[in-house]
Amino acid sequence: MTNILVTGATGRMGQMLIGHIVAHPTARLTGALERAGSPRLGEMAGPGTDVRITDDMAAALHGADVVIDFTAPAASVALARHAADVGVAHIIGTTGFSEDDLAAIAAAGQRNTIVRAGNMSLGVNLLVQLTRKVAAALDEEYDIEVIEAHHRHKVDAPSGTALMLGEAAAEGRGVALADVSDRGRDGITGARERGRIGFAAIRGGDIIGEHDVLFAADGERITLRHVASDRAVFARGAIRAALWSVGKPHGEYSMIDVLGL
Ligand SMILES: NC(=O)C1=CN([C@@H]2O[C@H](COP(=O)(O)OP(=O)(O)OC[C@H]3O[C@@H](n4cnc5c(N)ncnc54)[C@H](OP(=O)(O)O)[C@@H]3O)[C@@H](O)[C@H]2O)C=CC1
Ligand SMILES: O=C(O)C1=N[C@H](C(=O)O)C[C@H](O)C1
Repeated sequence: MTNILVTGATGRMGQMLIGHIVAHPTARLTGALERAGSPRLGEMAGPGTDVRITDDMAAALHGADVVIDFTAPAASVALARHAADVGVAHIIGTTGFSEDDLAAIAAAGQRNTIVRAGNMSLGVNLLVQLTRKVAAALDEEYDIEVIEAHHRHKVDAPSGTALMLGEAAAEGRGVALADVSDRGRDGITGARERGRIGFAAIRGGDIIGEHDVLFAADGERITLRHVASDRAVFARGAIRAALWSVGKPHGEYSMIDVLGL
């Protein structure tokens, strides 16, 4: 059995994860962490478990092999340090990190096993690999645009997935994404520059997560698309990463490593 702590336990992903862990044959829910001041502290974490929601991070980490974390950037960075201190592997699904946040997580990954991915689904990670290949096969006659759509509650843009897809496209082209990225156009922008990778974000309703990578040239367009219609795809991926991480050498891994893609 792998002992799993879920942080962000009352969130959309936290609740999805708890349901899947409770039903899993080789995973055991040992803790459910929330931020201090959460009105849900002390409540049961979900149906089928007697684990209660706590804000005591040290106690929650004790007894866990791995913590799964879909929260917010500041919370994930703080937890990366604590989890490394006590040797609990850390699965990070949170998105919206700054460069400084990513550096702090990378530092924690030198003394802990971390899996971090802006999208834990099998489908998106396959799409990442396809995007790299298609971008490598096409020249700059093909303009690359990444278009994503999410629910009205999402706080970061572009999505973590869109950035993964943009990185893959840039790698395929042999360029650095930071040098070619166009984020959000408004007003008199001028004509599109060749070689740029554009991002566009839609927010509305209850859209779970949709991503298109468009390769647009004169006379033809190719679209690679992923649609998530159930958050279960992210939860299944995160639990797979958690089981995979136990006993792995220290380092920061991705879902491409976990899935062997
Ligand atoms: N990688 C992937 O596959 C996926 C990534 N995500 C990402 O996961 C993150 C969470 O998404 P989602 O579940 O929809 O968001 P929610 O807002 O529903 O959940 C976030 C949870 O984290 C809690 N939280 C905030 N700060 C802390 C803290 N310091 N300690 C413990 N818990 C904390 C929030 O509590 P409170 O509400 O009380 O503030 C809330 O319960 C986002 O960054 C999202 O982009 C989402 C889906 C898939
Ligand atoms: O916030 C979400 O909901 C999601 N976030 C991730 C992202 O930023 O890409 C993954 C998924 O699309 C859902």
